[in-house]
Amino acid sequence: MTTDLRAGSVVESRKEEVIIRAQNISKKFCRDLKRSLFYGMQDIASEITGLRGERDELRSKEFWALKDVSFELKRGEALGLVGKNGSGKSTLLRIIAGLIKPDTGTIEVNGCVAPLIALGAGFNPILTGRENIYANMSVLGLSRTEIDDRFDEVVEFAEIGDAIDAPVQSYSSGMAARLGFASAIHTEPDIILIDEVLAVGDVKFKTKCYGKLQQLRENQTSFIMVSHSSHSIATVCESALYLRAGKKVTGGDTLSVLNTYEDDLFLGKVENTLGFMQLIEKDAAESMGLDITSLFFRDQDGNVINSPISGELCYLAIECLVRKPLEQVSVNLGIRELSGESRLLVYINSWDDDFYLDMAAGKHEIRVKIPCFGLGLGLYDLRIAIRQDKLSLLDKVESFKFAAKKALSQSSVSLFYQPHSWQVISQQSQ
Ligand SMILES: Nc1ncnc2c1ncn2[C@@H]1O[C@H](COP(=O)(O)OP(=O)(O)OP(=O)(O)O)[C@@H](O)[C@H]1O
Repeated sequence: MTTDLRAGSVVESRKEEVIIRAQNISKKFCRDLKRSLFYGMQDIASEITGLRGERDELRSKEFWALKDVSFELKRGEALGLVGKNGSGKSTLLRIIAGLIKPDTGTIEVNGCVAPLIALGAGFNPILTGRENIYANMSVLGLSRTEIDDRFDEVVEFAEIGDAIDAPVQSYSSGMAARLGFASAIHTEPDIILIDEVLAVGDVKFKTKCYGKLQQLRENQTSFIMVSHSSHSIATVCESALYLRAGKKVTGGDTLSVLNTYEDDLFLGKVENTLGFMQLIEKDAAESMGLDITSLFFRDQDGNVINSPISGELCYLAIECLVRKPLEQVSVNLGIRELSGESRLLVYINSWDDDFYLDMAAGKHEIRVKIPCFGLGLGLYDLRIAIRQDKLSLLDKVESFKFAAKKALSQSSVSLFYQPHSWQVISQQSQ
């Protein structure tokens, strides 16, 4: 009994152990290569002579890639780093990995770090996969016998088969990432730094990696993970840090950090320029008989809105000018995601619904009623075409960009809103 309690308290106290403590870290870079080399020499000289100059001031052409960033990571915790391109995420990881030094501030790392920072995680391209495993794992602190013992497991996890004896330069980026990931996790480090390396693997391998990460977490390994996929961050990390232009915007609970980040990303300054499209009036000679004049959304009360809200009723309004009476008019529209792979997410075709419009000459608003807008928070691109008799094109709009918002109560991480309701069915005891 006593022993159990002690073991429990040791685990508890290890959980509370701060494994990384970063205090007011700043790092500056210079965009001009010549100047950058000169500053580098200057810094080395002042370090050697002990006359270290003011490092918290910018010299000509320098900028802060990171400025006054502080955070703590406890043993067994996973922290997600989010921010737009160039916001300083990789710079922070490189500082934690000890690859570069901060200009100001302090960083304390209490454990062995496995950095999966670049694709191939520091592999030498002319060495084979086998040679690289030995080189890589010994840099991460394993003896030759320990590597011998784990070698087969690494190769099996990486699933690269015979390619293990081919030079790494002949590997695809996915293969290099697999081998990097496999060798890093088999060193059983205290902290793993993951910089988008999982983005290149295929779905099956990714799933396997997430499973392995979960297992390592149960064994108290800590992670810092950079990803542009909110979904990956939300799956792996319980806390997150949002960087903007090198500064910490917010940190803490993953979902609330992702909320702030995604609101900035998708609905920031562009909000008012999206969601309403007015088209230039056509000459009668160019017209095929129907001209789309504007596109926008309405809420359930008919008010014009810039952004449909995920999970709520809205109407897509298509204003058009009909120049002559038309029969058998059909509308089709597709919505693609603007970020990522630009996949077609929604396709609606009025003739699939067996719905055709007969329209008199004049101005009209065609409304597509969407009882529950299904797409999640994000930026989308809508393409629409109006035809007569299914075939002859009357008019089309190639790209109407809009942002979808989410209701306050919704989680930020889902791609779609699934309408649902809850029930409890009580079982009668026999
Ligand atoms: N060695 C360097 N010399 C000069 N500038 C650099 C250097 N390394 C990074 N930078 C700059 O510092 C800023 C932060 O870069 P960093 O790679 O940390 O951003 P990031 O958030 O990881 O971006 P991404 O999401 O695109 O990977 C960028 O403006 C980048 O151009």
